[in-house]
Amino acid sequence: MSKVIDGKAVAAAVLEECRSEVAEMRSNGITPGLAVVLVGSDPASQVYVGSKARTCEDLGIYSRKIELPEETTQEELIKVVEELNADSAIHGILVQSPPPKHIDEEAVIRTIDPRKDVDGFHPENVAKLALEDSSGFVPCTPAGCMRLLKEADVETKGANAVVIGRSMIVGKPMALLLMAKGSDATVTVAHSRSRDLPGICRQADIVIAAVGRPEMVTADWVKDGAVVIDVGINRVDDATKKRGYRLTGDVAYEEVAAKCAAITPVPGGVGPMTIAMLMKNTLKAAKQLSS
Ligand SMILES: Nc1nc(=O)c2c([nH]1)NC[C@@H]1CN(c3ccc(C(=O)N[C@@H](CCC(=O)O)C(=O)O)cc3)C=[N+]21
Repeated sequence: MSKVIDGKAVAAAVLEECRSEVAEMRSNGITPGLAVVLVGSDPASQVYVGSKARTCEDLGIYSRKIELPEETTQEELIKVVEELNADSAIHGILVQSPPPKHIDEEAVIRTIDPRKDVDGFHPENVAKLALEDSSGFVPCTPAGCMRLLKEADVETKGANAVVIGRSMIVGKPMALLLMAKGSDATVTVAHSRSRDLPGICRQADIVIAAVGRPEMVTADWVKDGAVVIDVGINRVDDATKKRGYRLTGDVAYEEVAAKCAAITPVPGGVGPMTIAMLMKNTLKAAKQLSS
């Protein structure tokens, strides 16, 4: 028997917190502003960017969508970022990942003003996370996963947490958050080169699947009663669907759900939380920049 952790509902609650904060800030003459920069026309990226802009508008956050052609050079992109750094109407800057291959993403991220880095990807914010300095920005997806664990009343203290995936966007910050004081989990970070991934995963009280491989985590990888957070958002061809694809996570949902204590679905799990935490970070940036 397992419990579905409803990310959409938790995200909606987070967004309502944001809505009242925005109203409060606006009554004090500050309208939070978020700029989302998209280079190229990857269809999945366009969906995410559109949904970020819509959420901003719904909450009363000023949003600016900057869509640049695939051929944009790194220098041109950096110039756009520098203009946003200097723009007082913009408190948060997000450059949609991944950019086209000819662009050095790290170099672009380093030019974002760390006080406006609502993704939490700038080295200064990465350092603050590692130092447990709460003045920085925590990457939105792992922050959303932590909030889901909290809302589902999952005890992290002393738990064995296995993070599958070591990306700078999810796996690594997720591990730091889980092991931080207050969360106090025992953390293992596994990845594609790990020996006996299924065996490592079976030790977990909490599994965070963030590898980007559709349905890789199967029931035999998961201990009875574990909590499973599925970060994967994979588009899999499906001719029976009108869009021609379906979304699936990194977890084989049905079989894992049958034996775990709680699980996040895809869609409707971590994805909506990522956007909700982005809004939270944007409000934090606006507050810090205006104080
Ligand atoms: N600089 C940067 N920051 C990001 O935060 C960032 C990024 N780049 N690049 C791509 C990933 C992916 N991402 C998602 C956000 C929301 C959903 C989401 O809302 N998903 C819905 C379904 C959406 C659909 O139907 O496709 C759900 O899971 O229920 C998914 C994925 C943010 N990302």
